[in-house]
Amino acid sequence: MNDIKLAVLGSEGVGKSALIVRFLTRRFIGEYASLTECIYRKRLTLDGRQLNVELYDPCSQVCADKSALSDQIHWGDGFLVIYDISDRSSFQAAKNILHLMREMHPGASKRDGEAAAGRPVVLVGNKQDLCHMREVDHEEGQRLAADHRCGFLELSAAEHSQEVALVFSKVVQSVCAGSKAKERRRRPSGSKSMAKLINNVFGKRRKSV
Ligand SMILES: Nc1nc2c(ncn2[C@@H]2O[C@H](COP(=O)(O)OP(=O)(O)OP(=O)(O)O)[C@@H](O)[C@H]2O)c(=O)[nH]1
Repeated sequence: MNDIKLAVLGSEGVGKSALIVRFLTRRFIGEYASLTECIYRKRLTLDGRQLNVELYDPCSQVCADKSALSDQIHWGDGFLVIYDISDRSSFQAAKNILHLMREMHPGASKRDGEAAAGRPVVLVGNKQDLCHMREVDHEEGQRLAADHRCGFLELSAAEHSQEVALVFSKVVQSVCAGSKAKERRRRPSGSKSMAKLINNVFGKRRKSV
């Protein structure tokens, strides 16, 4: 898989655009137009592979609308679900998004970091620089992520350029690893299929002797 779609979800003003722009340009830009949804594109080289990454940045209305949100969950190969540590209502919104992912794909949360139908999800508590105004404890974030078997970290789009790059790269890496594992599961290995063939031919004959 060389084309990877990442959706960045979360309620209004949690810093979705700030995180995406930080990842794309390494810069933090204070204000963004938020009335339109956007898809950004980036070429990435990961473990020697060229990847085309599409990043979906919804406008706030999309994240509030359940059917639009469902479309995004279908669309993405991997997800970052963002809340603002200084805004409890944004944490509740992140919870609702994770619940919806689980509702849409019940039984998918079997492997760590794969909450939505085997697709990687990381819960991100943004605006860590505002910890003096914190409304959501680190442990609450951790617990929610554990409940949904997704990754978790707190960071600040405003202050942590490296961490932001790392979390996006990690989701991309997990998507690649997941798609490789799926391919392996789909295609039986050469020796196994040869063994099956031999068994079909000779196994049956032996039975009739
Ligand atoms: N202090 C601080 N402010 C941040 C951080 N990240 C984003 N912001 C600010 O939070 C506000 C909202 O950021 P956006 O990136 O527009 O948030 P959004 O989630 O894309 O918002 P919508 O498009 O309305 O859904 C802006 O004023 C940003 O400057 C951060 O890490 N720390």
